[in-house]
Amino acid sequence: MTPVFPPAFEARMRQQLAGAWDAFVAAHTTPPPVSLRLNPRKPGPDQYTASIPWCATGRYLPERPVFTLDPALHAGAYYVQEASSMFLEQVLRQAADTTVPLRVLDLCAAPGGKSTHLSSLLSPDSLLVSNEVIRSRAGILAENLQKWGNPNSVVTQNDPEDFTPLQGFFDVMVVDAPCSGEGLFRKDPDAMEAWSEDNVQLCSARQRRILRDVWPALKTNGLLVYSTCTYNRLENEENLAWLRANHDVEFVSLSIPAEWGIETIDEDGIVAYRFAPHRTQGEGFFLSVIRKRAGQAEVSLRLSKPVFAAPTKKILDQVTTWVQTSEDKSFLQREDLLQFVPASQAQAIAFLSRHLHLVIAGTFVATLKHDKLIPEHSLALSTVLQQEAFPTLPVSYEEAIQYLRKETLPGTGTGKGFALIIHNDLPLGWVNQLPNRLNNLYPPAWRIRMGAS
Ligand SMILES: C[S@@+](CC[C@H](N)C(=O)[O-])C[C@H]1O[C@@H](n2cnc3c(N)ncnc32)[C@H](O)[C@@H]1O
Repeated sequence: MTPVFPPAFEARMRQQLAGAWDAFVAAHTTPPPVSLRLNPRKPGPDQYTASIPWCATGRYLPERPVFTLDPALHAGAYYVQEASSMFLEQVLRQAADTTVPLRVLDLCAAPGGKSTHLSSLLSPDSLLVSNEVIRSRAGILAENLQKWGNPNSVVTQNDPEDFTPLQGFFDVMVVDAPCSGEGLFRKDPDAMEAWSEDNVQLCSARQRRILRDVWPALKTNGLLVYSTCTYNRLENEENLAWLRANHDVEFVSLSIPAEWGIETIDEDGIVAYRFAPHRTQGEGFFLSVIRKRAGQAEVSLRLSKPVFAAPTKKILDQVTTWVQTSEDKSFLQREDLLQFVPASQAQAIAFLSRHLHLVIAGTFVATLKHDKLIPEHSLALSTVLQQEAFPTLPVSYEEAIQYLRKETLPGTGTGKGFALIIHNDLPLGWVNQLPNRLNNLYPPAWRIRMGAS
């Protein structure tokens, strides 16, 4: 069905797209493509062969399955993500050196599409700070990053202005800004309902505030990736022009094969990339890469007293056997919670915990309860889990769904204590084995609530 666009949007887009308006409208009468991104560190579904050209792990699906009833989704084997957004990979591959440890900020990160992608593209000794200002959305972000399983990330819940004092801390910052969502009209009819010229103005002003607040946190020569899923100039080109007028910046060009169908914008040195549904198999998206040329002072990471306690030797001896990694291990203890972080980033994480509200940091490994270590759910899903340290219980598809619904499973009659539930080689979480049943330890807030279909 041909959509009825808001008249002011239509008038502007007819002008902006010139002869391509009819093709743009026609693309809105076709269903949005379904796509996902595989987790390179977990065994995942391998039946999808249609690749997304700008993302090595991106796949198109012939139709939309019921993702909620797929245990592999809950195990973090893939992330359901719109294809155009996966273009972020080209920025990291072409404009950054991902072989060295980088400190990367994803400022507007929930629900976690770009963050899960970034955490896979960065080296294991890098640090990804994934931030979301809205509390409930920060919870979803933390859930998705724990499922993805890489220990090189922390989740924070802060306003962009809280990053202003972190001068020169980050090598790369991604601002995937809240926007008017014109590029999502095909996928999300609510975005069209909510659209107005006033809202475009409001979004543009908010984006400038966000950029102004976070800019000092970028290092000299660091990269800012600015993206939106909208088409209008106020939120895109004009914000970039504003940034250039106020700061010493250089726009970075990426090399893009013509057959990808991505439009390159170059307006007097302001370079950006635009995706539109009549040109690419994806939704509307806008992205620009900006290098900071101005000299930027850097904040000192030194702290007057330690933030985290070092675990006792007895505890360390045990948790070390639960984690396997080629990187140096570092365990931090915050009250009763033991966390694993890459050793190279331990000081940076301690520093951040003084300035920001940390929701999660690295992999939560265990909670200390009356001298006993209780494994954390985040460890079950982590890519550093040492599976051999625990008994494992492989389950069928039906049992996996029962487990993910947090239902009680029948006992095995033999085992005792904590065990990992595994489906198709993917750990799903913990149970406590009792004589006649398995006590289901799946986090209540994460359980599948959808009825069987
Ligand atoms: C486009 S979405 C981010 C999508 C995410 N990057 C991904 O790929 O999954 C923008 C995010 O900005 C957050 N946001 C809203 N207002 C904000 C503000 N004033 N400052 C920073 N972030 C804001 C929204 O809650 C939302 O999660």
